[in-house]
Amino acid sequence: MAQLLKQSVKLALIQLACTADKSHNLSHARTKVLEASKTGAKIVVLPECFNSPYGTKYFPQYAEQLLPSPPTETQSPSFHALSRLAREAGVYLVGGSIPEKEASGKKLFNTSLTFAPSGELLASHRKVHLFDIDIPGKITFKESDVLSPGNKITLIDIPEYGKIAVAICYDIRFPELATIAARKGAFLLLYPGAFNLTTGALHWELQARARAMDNQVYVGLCSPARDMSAEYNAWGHSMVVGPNAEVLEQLDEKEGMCVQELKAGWIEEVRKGIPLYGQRRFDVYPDVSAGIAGEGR
Ligand SMILES: O=C(O)CCC(=O)C(=O)O
Repeated sequence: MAQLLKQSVKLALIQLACTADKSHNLSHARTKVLEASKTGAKIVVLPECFNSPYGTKYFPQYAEQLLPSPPTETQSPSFHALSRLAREAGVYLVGGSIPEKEASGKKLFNTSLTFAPSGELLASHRKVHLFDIDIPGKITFKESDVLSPGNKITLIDIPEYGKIAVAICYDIRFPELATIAARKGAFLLLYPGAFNLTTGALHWELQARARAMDNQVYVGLCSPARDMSAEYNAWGHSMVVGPNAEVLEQLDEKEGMCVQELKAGWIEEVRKGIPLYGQRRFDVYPDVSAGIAGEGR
């Protein structure tokens, strides 16, 4: 059987220190992505909402129009900055996420754009599961006050390496999405995400390792660095997990970068040892991936 990851590849997750200044965030991201590419990383990831503060009141103000694609530079400076940067760095760039506004201006989304080293847009993912939680005395957040959800699973075929899946933050809590992507052949699940001090401590690492363990694939979570002067305090702790649920690298809360080589053949080795893939009982329960098309754009 063909290997899911066709050749070993270096993955870089950039835990960026993000500010309220969009153009500063874009130029800072450029510096860090170029730094990542110098390590030999070929897939580079930025955090959720890397160029705006994270908060419902900020989304309308920072949102950019992405459709029809490609947008003009005025409609989306971030689209063009990321496309140019992927080309300049010569990497597949998963551009974290940015607030997106529909052309009509009525709907807003939390959207991740992935560019090829040519600068071409490969895929966009609109966060499918909106972050609406209420833990009394700890954290209340309601993305659905201003955002609309996306409605597809995003799988991206990278010719040299294989398929990756991109989803955003709260999406990780819904294992179906990960399982469907893995059953469609993804070797890597990437989640730009910004957990907080409450749920980060509880579930960030557990979610990453659980998705890797359930699906026997690589998982990468990329957070903004923590800023205690901001209204929303991100957990940080960006991490790369292997298909045995082993933590290959985890940052602390400060700005930094995880760079890890994902090894061709390792997923198959793990699956040979614990052969879940041939042991599923679709005569007892349904295959969640049946009939679902994962698509890029
Ligand atoms: O799931 C969580 O605990 C945090 C989710 C989140 O911060 C987000 O979706 O942006």
